[in-house]
Amino acid sequence: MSTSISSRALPVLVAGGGIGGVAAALALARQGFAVKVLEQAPQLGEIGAGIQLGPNAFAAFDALGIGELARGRAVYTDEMVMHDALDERLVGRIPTGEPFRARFGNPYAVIHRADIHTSLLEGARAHGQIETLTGTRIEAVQQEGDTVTVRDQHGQVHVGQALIGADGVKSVVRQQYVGDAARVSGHVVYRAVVEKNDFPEDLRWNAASIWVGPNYHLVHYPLRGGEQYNVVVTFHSREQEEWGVREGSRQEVQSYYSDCCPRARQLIDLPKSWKRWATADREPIGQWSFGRATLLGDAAHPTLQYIAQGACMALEDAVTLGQALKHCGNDWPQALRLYERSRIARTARVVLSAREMGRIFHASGVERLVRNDLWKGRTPQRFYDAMEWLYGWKAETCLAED
Ligand SMILES: Cc1cc2nc3c(=O)[nH]c(=O)nc-3n(C[C@H](O)[C@H](O)[C@H](O)COP(=O)(O)OP(=O)(O)OC[C@H]3O[C@@H](n4cnc5c(N)ncnc54)[C@H](O)[C@@H]3O)c2cc1C
Ligand SMILES: NC(=O)C1=CN([C@@H]2O[C@H](COP(=O)(O)OP(=O)(O)OC[C@H]3O[C@@H](n4cnc5c(N)ncnc54)[C@H](O)[C@@H]3O)[C@@H](O)[C@H]2O)C=CC1
Ligand SMILES: O=C(O)c1cccc(O)c1
Repeated sequence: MSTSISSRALPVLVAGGGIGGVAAALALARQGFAVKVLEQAPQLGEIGAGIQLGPNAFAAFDALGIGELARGRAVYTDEMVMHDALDERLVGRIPTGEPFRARFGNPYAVIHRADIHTSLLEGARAHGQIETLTGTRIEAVQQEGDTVTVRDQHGQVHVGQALIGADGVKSVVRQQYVGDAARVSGHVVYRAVVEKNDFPEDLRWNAASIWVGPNYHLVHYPLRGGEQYNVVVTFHSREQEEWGVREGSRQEVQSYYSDCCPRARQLIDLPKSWKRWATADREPIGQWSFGRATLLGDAAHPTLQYIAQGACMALEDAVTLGQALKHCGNDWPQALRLYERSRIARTARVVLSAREMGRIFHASGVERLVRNDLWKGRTPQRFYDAMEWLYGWKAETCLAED
């Protein structure tokens, strides 16, 4: 073990208390480390929206010891279903019931973000070795010997034996060590959660549902036992976008969906308030560990949402980090190299596949016709085979081979 006595007494610093940061804190606590989570927001929490969880997320929850907590709060969908938003035609349907669960050993589910964040926090707090500081935005990182020091916006310093940069798409840790630019997609997302009684009866499907149209798509699925529905609409913006969130307007959303079929158009008339996100990803990079600092979650591999895997990847990252430390006897530089080696190609595949899936969703003209024929006559078995690389992830085999 290369960690000196003095450094070993220090906590591990985690920048960011989102899903990735809290999952990392839990993985580290399970490996015996004291952890200090530094979160810029005044409170720990998640935005009011849903999230889809593939079977790989449940494999990660189990490895983090919160499988039952997370399972209790999820809604188990019967299928993923895709319709053409112009003519309502069914494009693809993938059953996610019993045969899917049997194939991947875990379910497909949808859940409120706050519920998954709470489950992770409950798991983390049960370990009693996790300190969380809110209102603490890290601004600079310095490494010396086997310590890492970060300075926050108040000028206070926090010293740790290592730093996990889980500080999201606009990561300060990544900016300091990599310095690359985010790739603003020009796609804008509006999200809202709608009460069941306000949600159209003819769309109350127990499914991860998507309507795909020229330069836009719409997503909806149930949350919280079907008492609420998550609505997400995405379009290519006419404006020059910058990554970030602000209040939106119904008029803006409506202006992008004039050719959308009436059934799917109901979705954009529902929400009383809309929040508007301009999304971004980054080009995958071949190194994200630097001495005793590393990146995790969106800080390491921000991705567009089109295969619904960003948070799932952050959960896998956290498990893999814990396993790498165990494998390397808590030797930080060695463990961080193993961690990134185990994660880089897989997460890059997610980033690139999501871009490609976005293109397929948003196809127009003849490309739309090709898209609508892509999955004709596909058996569930063939879909499951195509999904194996993604949903077949297991904690037991998550480390790269030597
Ligand atoms: C529209 C949309 C739909 C999505 N749907 C899905 C889905 O269905 N399934 C899925 O798996 N994923 C989905 N994702 C992706 C998922 O939301 C993200 O990948 C995931 O939330 C990333 O978690 P994170 O903890 O890495 O980053 P974040 O959630 O961004 O958390 C970073 C945290 O760090 C804090 N922070 C930032 N800078 C600093 C700093 N300097 N100092 C201290 N704290 C800081 C922030 O306040 C924040 O709390 C979707 C994303 C979008 C945009
Ligand atoms: N949500 C829904 O209702 C439906 C979703 N699907 C999606 O389709 C997938 C299954 O379809 P397949 O064609 O068998 O899947 P696949 O994973 O083999 O590829 C999907 C498409 O994306 C392309 N692609 C994938 N990864 C890429 C990458 N990294 N770079 C460039 N191109 C890439 C493929 O060439 C293909 O055209 C499922 O995983 C599912 O996500 C399909 C039907 C319905
Ligand atoms: O919010 C989601 O779950 C989601 C998943 C895929 C595409 C999309 O636009 C949104």
